[in-house]
Amino acid sequence: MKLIEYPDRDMLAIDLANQIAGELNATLLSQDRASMAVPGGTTPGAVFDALCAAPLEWDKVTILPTDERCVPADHPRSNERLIREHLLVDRAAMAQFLPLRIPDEEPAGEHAGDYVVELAQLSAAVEPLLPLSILLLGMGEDGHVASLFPGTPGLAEALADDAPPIAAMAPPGQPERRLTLTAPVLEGALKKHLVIYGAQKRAMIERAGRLSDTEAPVRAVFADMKVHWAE
Ligand SMILES: O=C(O)[C@H](O)[C@@H](O)[C@H](O)[C@H](O)COP(=O)(O)O
Repeated sequence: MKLIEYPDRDMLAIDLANQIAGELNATLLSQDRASMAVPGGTTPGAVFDALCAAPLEWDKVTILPTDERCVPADHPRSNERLIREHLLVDRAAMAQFLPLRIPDEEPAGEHAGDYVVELAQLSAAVEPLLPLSILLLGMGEDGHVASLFPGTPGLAEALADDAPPIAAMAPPGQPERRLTLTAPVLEGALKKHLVIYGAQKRAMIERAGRLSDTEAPVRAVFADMKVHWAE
């Protein structure tokens, strides 16, 4: 993990967008396609606003959320909505998008509430995109990344090396269920960026080294990750 400090959030957003655009371009010099997972939440909007105008072959890029709240795609809390409004516009409107969605209705029968079939289908859709060319993450003050929250039932399974690409989680205290890319997908990304603002999140990054992965899931992606920080 390497921490990079920026004078302010605007400079961070522009600089990080340039770095990611450069990495996507470099990927497309040696590969036909590139894949990029991006977070929701309040932090990445300005990075998306800068990145969407980058001159690159966006039609060769597939974008997916790192995680999704189980709400309708036009809901204010939908990560898909944020990505569609701020990233899949301008030049980046040419990119492909893979939504993480499960039906609003719970499945019937033996697997009621488990979404076994839907999760397997989503995992199968994600697999051809791996390893991710680029991973952009946000982080909560509790050390969660994507929807890998401390204290969630099933967290250890989603952090395990043999986890399927997608897991459903019900993080305590969150208003809705979540879908998330699991640790091996995040960890395996070829370029990893974490963007955080403020003293609390920086303190968590510094403390995370002394915690376990289940206490601070961000640790699961520490290897070769660039942490971009501004006050
Ligand atoms: O949909 C989400 O909630 C995320 O992808 C999540 O992991 C987010 O990145 C952190 O919660 C930080 O959120 P903020 O940027 O809003 O602090």
